[in-house]
Amino acid sequence: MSGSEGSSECFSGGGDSSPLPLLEEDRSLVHAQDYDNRTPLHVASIHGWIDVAKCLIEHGADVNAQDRWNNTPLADAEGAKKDTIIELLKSHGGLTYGQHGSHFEPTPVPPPLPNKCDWEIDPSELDFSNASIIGKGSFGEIIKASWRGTPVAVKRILPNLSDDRLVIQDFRHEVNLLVKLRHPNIVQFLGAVTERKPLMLITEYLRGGDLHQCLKEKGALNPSTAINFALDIARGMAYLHNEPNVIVHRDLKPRNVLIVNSGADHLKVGDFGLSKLIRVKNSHDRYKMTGETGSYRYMAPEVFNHQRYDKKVDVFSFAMILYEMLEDLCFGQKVYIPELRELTEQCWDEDMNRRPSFLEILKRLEKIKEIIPTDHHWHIFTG
Ligand SMILES: Nc1ncnc2c1ncn2[C@@H]1O[C@H](COP(=O)(O)OP(=O)(O)OP(=O)(O)O)[C@@H](O)[C@H]1O
Repeated sequence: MSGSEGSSECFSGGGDSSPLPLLEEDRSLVHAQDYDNRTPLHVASIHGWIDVAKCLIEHGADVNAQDRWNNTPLADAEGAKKDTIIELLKSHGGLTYGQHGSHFEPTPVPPPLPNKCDWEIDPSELDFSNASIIGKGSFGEIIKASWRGTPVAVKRILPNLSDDRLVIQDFRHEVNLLVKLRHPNIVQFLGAVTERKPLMLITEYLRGGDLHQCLKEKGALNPSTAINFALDIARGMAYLHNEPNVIVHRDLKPRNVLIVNSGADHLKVGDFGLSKLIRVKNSHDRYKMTGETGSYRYMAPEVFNHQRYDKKVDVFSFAMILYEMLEDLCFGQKVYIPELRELTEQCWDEDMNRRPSFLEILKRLEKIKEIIPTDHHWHIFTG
């Protein structure tokens, strides 16, 4: 989590707490933004915290700051029907949506508003009669079930993570974003149950199991499968990391990479955006909660050390997955592909600024794919 994101969390602790002591300590916090470009004033506006909003405006907050969806604080306040905040923001020149140059124009596609939840799934449409538990994660169980006749994976959120009104509001906001994502290499979100307990997230169900199981069962992958897998993950991650998305996964690991079906060598990245969903309550305990030491293996040092971090954390995790898939091919005694080894080592560079972006990784993997021999000719590189 970036430092600025942490600071907006300071404001989201509750409506009564004044940000004044924090602002006195560091006045620049008033301009803090999380990776969705949301400012403290956005947070205060959506929750209707009038005193906090007043204090932020007095300290120079940008009334028309726009988040990733071009929502201004006023758009948030209107969506959440916070009348006093609406008045306050308007009296300080607040506008509803994106500004282009000096004049105001509505954006062609309305940004998601918290009260527009067309992805809400009625739990009675979920059929658990032939359900089976397919996994357990730190957020709860994953159940294979059926939704309107389609096999789906249902993530049932643990009750203690969803008993807070603010957590649920953030959860809705995030689901609103996740359902709009669409890419062949990311697991498709279908909707969520947020109006009743337990909270549930519904995604497409993938038959092929996860990459962790696959590596455990098959052992080393052949070179072309390994490169294709790496390309699939990098494509999914490039989509998440680049405009207009800019989503940091933060928990990329082989268990979160799913295989489309047992015959196909097509992968999709899943479980993204979720660590953010419950960060409000569990910002520091996120990784302690998993109780699974395996997660640490993929975690960038800056996360582990609770330092400021950005999307390059995912590049580090990607390197660890690459290493696991390619260990014998580039790091073993017998076979050696210098380009792949170099790429992997750059991706896990201790200095996050030296790690390549996923777009660059993609380019380099494509080139490597061209130069590696087909499986048939692979033996010439061995021995
Ligand atoms: N959409 C899906 N289709 C098929 N299987 C899935 C799906 N989602 C998850 N699974 C299975 O359930 C397992 C656990 O999923 P989940 O992502 O919640 O847990 P995790 O990643 O191991 O833990 P954490 O949530 O702590 O990161 C996965 O490793 C995978 O095998």
